Amino acid sequence: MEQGRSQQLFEQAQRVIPGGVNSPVRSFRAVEGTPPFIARGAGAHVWDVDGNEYIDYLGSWGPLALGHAHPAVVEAVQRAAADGTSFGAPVEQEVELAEMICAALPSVELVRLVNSGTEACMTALRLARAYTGRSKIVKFAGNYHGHADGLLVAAGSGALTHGIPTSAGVPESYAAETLIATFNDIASVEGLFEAWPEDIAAVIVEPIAGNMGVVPPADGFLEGLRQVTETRGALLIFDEVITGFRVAYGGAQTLFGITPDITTMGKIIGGGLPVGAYGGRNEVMQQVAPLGPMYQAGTLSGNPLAVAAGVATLTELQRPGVYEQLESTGIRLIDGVNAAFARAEVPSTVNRVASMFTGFFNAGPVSALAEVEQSDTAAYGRYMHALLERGVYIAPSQFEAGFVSIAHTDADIDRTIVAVGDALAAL
Ligand SMILES: Cc1ncc(COP(=O)(O)O)c(CN[C@@H](CN)CCC(=O)O)c1O
Repeated sequence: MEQGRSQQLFEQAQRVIPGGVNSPVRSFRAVEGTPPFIARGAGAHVWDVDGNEYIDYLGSWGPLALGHAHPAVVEAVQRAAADGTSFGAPVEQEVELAEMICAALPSVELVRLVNSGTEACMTALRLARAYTGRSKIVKFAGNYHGHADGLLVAAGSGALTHGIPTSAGVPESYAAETLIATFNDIASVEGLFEAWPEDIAAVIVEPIAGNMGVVPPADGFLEGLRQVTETRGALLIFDEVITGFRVAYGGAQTLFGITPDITTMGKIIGGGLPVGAYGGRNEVMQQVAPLGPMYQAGTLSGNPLAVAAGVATLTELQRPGVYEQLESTGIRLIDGVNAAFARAEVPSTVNRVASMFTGFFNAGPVSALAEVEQSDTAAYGRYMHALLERGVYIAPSQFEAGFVSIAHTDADIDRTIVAVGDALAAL
């Protein structure tokens, strides 16, 4: 596969950017090789600077439920840009996006827009601590909630991929406020509340784990979290940065019928531009400045271009049949992938919820981080490159989610399934 221009750009990038990338997982360090530098995208396809075309299952790590360069999104951003890019003052589009989010999520009566999922999750912790007056937070090993200090403890995603689940530079005093539980093990959470009965401000969870690869919640797990937090006077934070508007228009909380106290969002609500958000019921959100004593701010929060992209995206996702299409595309893909792995007699487990999925090089089941960590990541890396050479782009890490969009056609899926069979034969 021709990669001359990508290699040249990667060398140039590494002279001025750490690892040559602005987010570690893009570096391909976990799977070796040179990351293709992408020139453009359209629908379900991207082209790199060497002219190689790929069917894209990264979708920018989740924001692109509509695919690349959807006309409604491009037009909304172009129109907004023509009137100015930022004012540092309220604009109408911010109200529209906030109203759409509150209408989609009954648990969210007030929502604050920020610039990333990290900001949303970082602030959600501060809000929970302000509301409860407590200092400890419970998170799950392998869950990733962005790179705020207190959350880079036993983190998933790129931290897990690069073997630094607890980052250097996080003072022990910060890390000590973060208690680690085991995803899908409610007893591990109850044990922490036994040990810290009056100290835990909140439990934060990816309701469907995406950052250890996709691992769905076990039956009763989310209900158990809701119950134990209510009983113990702690808040339940659903980190729906991936799952929000992904697995259903109302996110995982409507899919599973659980009402969290705070929800964090990102990715899809910005349609590929930088938007994050945190929200919850009035009583909790009254803490947020300028209403209350918990401070959070941002020069570009609610940026007109970003919220225009978000409004255009959610508008398209409201169209009848969208989520049924995402579901049927996900089923077609995974049925084909499973059949290809079975024909090749390669042990694998594919976990899928709606249009998010991960194929593990692992005989399975894969329902806990300890099982995820048994996966053959070297085989995954070879598979990922074999697919790339056959025009299919999947996550350059075993510990990430893949996505289909409304732009993925049956022809794309069928071509992908052929490429999977050929890639497995070449391993
Ligand atoms: C559940 C969840 N919560 C929070 C975040 C942080 O969002 P950002 O700050 O990257 O916008 C993320 C970010 N996801 C990763 C990939 N799984 C972003 C990709 C990257 O780090 O480059 C997330 O998945």
